[in-house]
Parts: sequence; C-alpha cells; structure tokens
Amino acid sequence: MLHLLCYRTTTGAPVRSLCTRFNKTTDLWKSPRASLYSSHVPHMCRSLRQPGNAVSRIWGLTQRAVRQSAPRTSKPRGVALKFILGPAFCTIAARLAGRVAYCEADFNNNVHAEVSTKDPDPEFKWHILWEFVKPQLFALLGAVVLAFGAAILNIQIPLILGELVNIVARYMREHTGNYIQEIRGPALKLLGLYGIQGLLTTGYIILLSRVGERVASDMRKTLFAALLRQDVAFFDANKTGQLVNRLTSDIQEFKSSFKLVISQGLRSLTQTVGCFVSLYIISPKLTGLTVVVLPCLVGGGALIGSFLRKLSRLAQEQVSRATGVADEALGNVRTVKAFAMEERELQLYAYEVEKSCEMNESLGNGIAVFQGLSNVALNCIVLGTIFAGGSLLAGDEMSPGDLMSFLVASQTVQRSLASISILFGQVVRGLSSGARVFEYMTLEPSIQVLGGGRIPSTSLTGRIDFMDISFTYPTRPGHQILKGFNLTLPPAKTVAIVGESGGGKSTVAALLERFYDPDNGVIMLDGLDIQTLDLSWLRGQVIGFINQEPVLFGSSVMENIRFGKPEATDAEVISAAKQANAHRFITSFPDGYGTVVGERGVTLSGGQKQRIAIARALIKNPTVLVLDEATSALDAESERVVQEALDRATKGRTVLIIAHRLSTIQGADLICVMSNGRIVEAGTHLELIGRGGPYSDLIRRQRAEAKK
Ligand SMILES: Nc1ncnc2c1ncn2[C@@H]1O[C@H](COP(=O)(O)OP(=O)(O)OP(=O)(O)O)[C@@H](O)[C@H]1O
Repeated sequence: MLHLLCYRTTTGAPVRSLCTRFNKTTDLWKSPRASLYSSHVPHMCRSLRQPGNAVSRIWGLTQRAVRQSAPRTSKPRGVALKFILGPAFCTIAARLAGRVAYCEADFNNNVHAEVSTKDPDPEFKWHILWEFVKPQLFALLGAVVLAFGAAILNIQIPLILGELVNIVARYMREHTGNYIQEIRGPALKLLGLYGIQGLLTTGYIILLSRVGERVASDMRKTLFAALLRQDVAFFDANKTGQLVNRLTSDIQEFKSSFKLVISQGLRSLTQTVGCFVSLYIISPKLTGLTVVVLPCLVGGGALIGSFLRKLSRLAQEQVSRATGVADEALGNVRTVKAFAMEERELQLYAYEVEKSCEMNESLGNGIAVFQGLSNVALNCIVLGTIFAGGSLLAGDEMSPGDLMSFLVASQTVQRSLASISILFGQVVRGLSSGARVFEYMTLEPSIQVLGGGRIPSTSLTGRIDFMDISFTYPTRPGHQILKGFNLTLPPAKTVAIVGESGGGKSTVAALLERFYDPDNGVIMLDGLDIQTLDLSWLRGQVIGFINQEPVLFGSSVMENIRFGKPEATDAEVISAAKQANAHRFITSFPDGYGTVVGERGVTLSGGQKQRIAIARALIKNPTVLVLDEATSALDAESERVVQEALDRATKGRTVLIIAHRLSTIQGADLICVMSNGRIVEAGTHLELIGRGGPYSDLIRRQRAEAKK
C-alpha cells in the first residue's frame, strides 16, 4: 500500500528523506509513465488549496496515478515506481501547493491518503491586529505621543551637555566670569528635561500596559470564541494542548512584543533619527562617516533576521507540541497511572521538551550572534568617531563641547540601535506568535452553530429520517463509514441500533447531532432537512444526547444539570434530577446540589455521573433522545439504576439507542443491525430472533461470551 500522510512538520526531515530517496532515482522521471504523475500535479495542487474535499481528491488522483503507472509487478523498476515515485510525486504536489507532505509505501497497489490541508506557515494578518487595536486607539496614540516626547527630550540632552562642557572648557582655559551663574542656566534646563522625561516615561508605560492588556484579553476572547465555533472535525485534527498554547503563551508572547515595539522600538527609532539630525548639525563630516557603515549593518541584520524568524516559528511549534503531550498525559492521568506508564509519558514529554530546548537554544544562539555582531559594529562607530573627531578638533573644525555632544549623541544612537537589535529577536517571536493566534480567528467552520437556520413554528412530532447517507470522516479519507444508510425513527418510538464494533453506530448519532455533515444524503426532522434548521436550537432544545462517558464540568451538581438549560430554576433542576434517579444520592451529600464534582466529575461514581448527565439532558425536555451506549460502562447495579432512569426518560420521546448489551434494547420498537455502514436487518426482538439472521448471531455470541 502506498500511504500518503501529509502533516505539519517542523523539521521537514521526512520530506527531506523522501526527496533524497527520490533524487537517487531521478531517472525514473524519464519513464513514459512518469508523465501520468505530472498530468495529475495541477489537479492535486488545486485540490490541496480547497479544504474539505482536498483529501479525498488527492487520494483518488494519487490512487489513479499509481495504479496506472505502477501495475502489480515484482520488477525492480515497477516496485521503485510504487515506492519512490508515487510518494515523491505526492510530496512534490503537496509542496507546490504550499503543504508539507510525508509519504510511505509498501507492497499494495491501493492508495491511502491522509492530508492536512492546513497552512504550515501561517501569515501575520495586520488587518486583524488593527481590529484589536482600534478600540484602544486613543490610549495607544497617547502612549505613542508620550514615548515620542521622551525620545525627543533624549535628543536635546547631548546638545545641552555639549553646552555645559563648552562652559567648563572655556572656564578652565580663561578662568574669567562667574562660573556658577554661567553653568546654572543649562544645568537647570538639563534637570528640568530629566524630570519631564521621567514623567513622560511613566505616562507612556501606564498607557501602554493598559493597551497591551486589553488587546491581549480581546484576542483571548476572540480566539476562544473562534475555537468554540469550529466543528468537531477541527478538534479531531488538532490537539487540545496545542490550542490551549495559542490561547496562553502565544498571546503572552505577542503582547510582550507589541508593548516593546511601541515603547522601546518607537523610542529607539525616534532617538536614532533625532540624534542623527543632531549629529549632522554638529558635524556633517563625522556624520557622513557613520552613515557609510549603517547600510551594511541593516543589510546583514535583515539577512540574519529572516533566518531567525524561521527558527523562532519552529521553536514555538515545538513548544506547543510538548504542551500537547503534557496535556494529554495530565488529562488522562488515571489511564496513565492504571497502566503504570508514568515513565513512558515522562520520556515522551522529555523528548519533546528536549527538542524544544535545542531549538530555543539555537534561536538564542542566533539572536546572541546577531546582538554580538551589532555591538561590535556599534562600538567601532564610537572608536571611529573619537579617532576622526580628534583630528577635526586639532584642525579647529570642532569645539570640545561639539565632540562631547557628538559622542553622547552617537552613544544614544548606539544604545538605540542596540535596543532595536535586542527588540528584533522579540519582534521575530511576537510576529510568529501573532500569526499563530490569528490563524484560527478567521477560520470558518463548515457547520455554523449560530444564525442562518430556521426554527419551525409548529410543534415537533420528532420523526427522523436518514435518507441515503454516505459519510467519511474528514481526518480519515478513503475510509467510508456509512454507505447509502437509510433509517426512519417514528415519532415517540424507540429505535435501537446494534452491530459489530466499528460498524458506524456512533457515527449515525454524531450525524444526527450535526457534529459532522454527511457527504451525500439528507437527515430530516419532521420532513425538514436538519441542515436548514437552526443548529443551536436543534442541539439546545430538540435533541438530548447521552453517551457512554459523560463529561461533567468541575463545578457544582446544580450548575452541571443547569448546563442543559441555563435559565432553569432550582425546582426544574431538582425535578430533572428526580426523573434521572439522581435526587436521592445528590441530597445524601453534605452540600447537596452545591457539591462540587471535581474536574470532569472525578469525585463521582460512573453511575452517579451518568445520572447527572441524564438529568442534564432531560432538563431541556428534548423531543429526540440519543443514547449512545449510555449504560455500557456501568456495573450491573449501576446499570439497573441508570436503566430505570432511562426507561422513565424515554417515554413520549423519539429515542435512538446505540447499544452493545443486547439485553438493554429488547423492548425497543425497532431493532436495526448494522454492518459495514448499512442496516442489514431490522425488526422487533422477537421478529429478529425468529429470522435467525445476524441479530440471532449477535445474541448467540454475547451469550457465549457471558458464559466464559
Ligand atoms: N472522529 C473520527 N475520525 C476518524 N474516524 C473515526 C472517528 N470516529 C470514529 N471513526 C471510525 O469510524 C468507524 C465507525 O466508528 P463508530 O464509533 O461509529 O463505530 P461503532 O459502531 O459505534 O463502534 P463501537 O460499537 O465500537 O462503539 C470506526 O472505524 C472508527 O475508527
């Protein structure tokens, strides 16, 4: 099998190794069959640019190309075509389309493709930044003006210092006049400037930190909203830890850079420009010498800068990968402990952290070299100034005060340029953090939760029709789960789906909840395509969903149940808890409904969690109830209590039950057996037993397993 897997890689190592393999066999391109690949390249590139169907189209095209060019053969050339040319072609196509591809091959002619259509190198979007800055514009302008003022004062200081030196030099030379009187004026002026500069600095730092904090908090809220807006497929493809990293450290990094650019950056830039003007006024000749060196510095800086930017992006991605590993291990800490896998998780984390440490060290080294080189260059400028200034002084083209002013001003330029060079590293990190933060802000989910859909005015009967549904998970293209699936759930009836594990039962429930949309076919609610209905209404009021592993929030029992209907009164919460057989155990806790359930409900038993989840679903009084293996994780006693609650909850509603334990669904109005993405048998329990088909087989198998 030729296996194509495109993913975001930070090192590019897999791509490089493939390219190396490919380069060794470039003569293969001379083969007439190779033209087949090239004829597919434009289609593949176009496909890669269209998220959604990109993956399946890539898969199809690659499969066709490989089948045509590499027929089943044991000849070395054919095998090489399958192994090297196919993956290399996909890699190149992906690279051409701006994606990074990783390919593997083995001995089958089928092609399986998994392609990430995400851009591996997000761009910094200035227009989005502008949206965040706009509300803070006045404060920002205030900060800019104050920072600018402080910088302008800094330009004045060398000139006054020069004046003071000239007074001192003249007094030492001539010993005439009133020294104190002469020096008092400029000295007081200088003191005044220092005071005003202090005030301006305090002012702009206060304003700037206000702007920075507000921009960062707006960005966090917007990014969080954008993430919550994404459909389930997005979360299948992205690790939670990495997403959380964008909300936390990336925004923090961006905020620091933003503040530094405005404060230090603006100040240093203004001082550099202003002091250059002063330098020119004091001595155009000396300034000319300084200016010659600058373009070389700027050119070199830009070159090293682009390299550092890339390093920074890779390092940040590696940090978020490490966070992802930690998040997964800590989030599943019970499983980790149950399997005594602490050491393995530690090793995995240590490996990722070590890699991130190496990358950050390389980045640090790069920035250090950059700063070191800048410092050497800038100090050389000072040395050159003293050398050249001395000869101008000897030739009476400059006064000692002028040389003093020139030196102080060029020191200010030096300090400013040095701080710009330090700032540069921060800006590099800030830009790539910003790009990563903005990447998801504009990402539109294919399934919109809010707005657009209609809400039927008449009351619902709860009839559901799945009509000719085909579906493939976006993260696993080429593996079709549902193939022409048809099913009707009559109003207020209970329909159960049973069948082999992995047959697609939970997928049916996920499609009804619109976690995903089918590739083909429609799902109707009371004769209306659910894709035309308001999704928030559908999920919030029509469908109640209870699954095998109820996830509770780390708040009180009351708040957890109220999650199903935020406006519910305490009486409604208690009534839902009673229906769910939960009231008695809740009131047995010292804090009753105020009991905090711990992270993900960790302080409750499986049966208790499930009953709270049932109450949470019932409180919205849903017309349709979906129970996805709701009791299969429970022991016999808990199952009995939960089943009792479910029996009560399902009365008068349309119910879809997905079950493993066939004993729990024998009373269903209709039982459907699913296999390979289709319903292969349907009827009541007795009808199906009488038929002796797949359902009877399942029953027989389960009984045999129970006896073991
Ligand atoms: N989010 C997902 N992304 C990609 N593939 C998935 C995803 N969820 C499920 N699958 C795959 O879809 C197929 C059907 O899964 P599904 O959960 O619907 O089966 P099931 O019949 O409910 O199985 P079980 O009885 O074991 O719960 C499986 O091959 C599974 O690996």
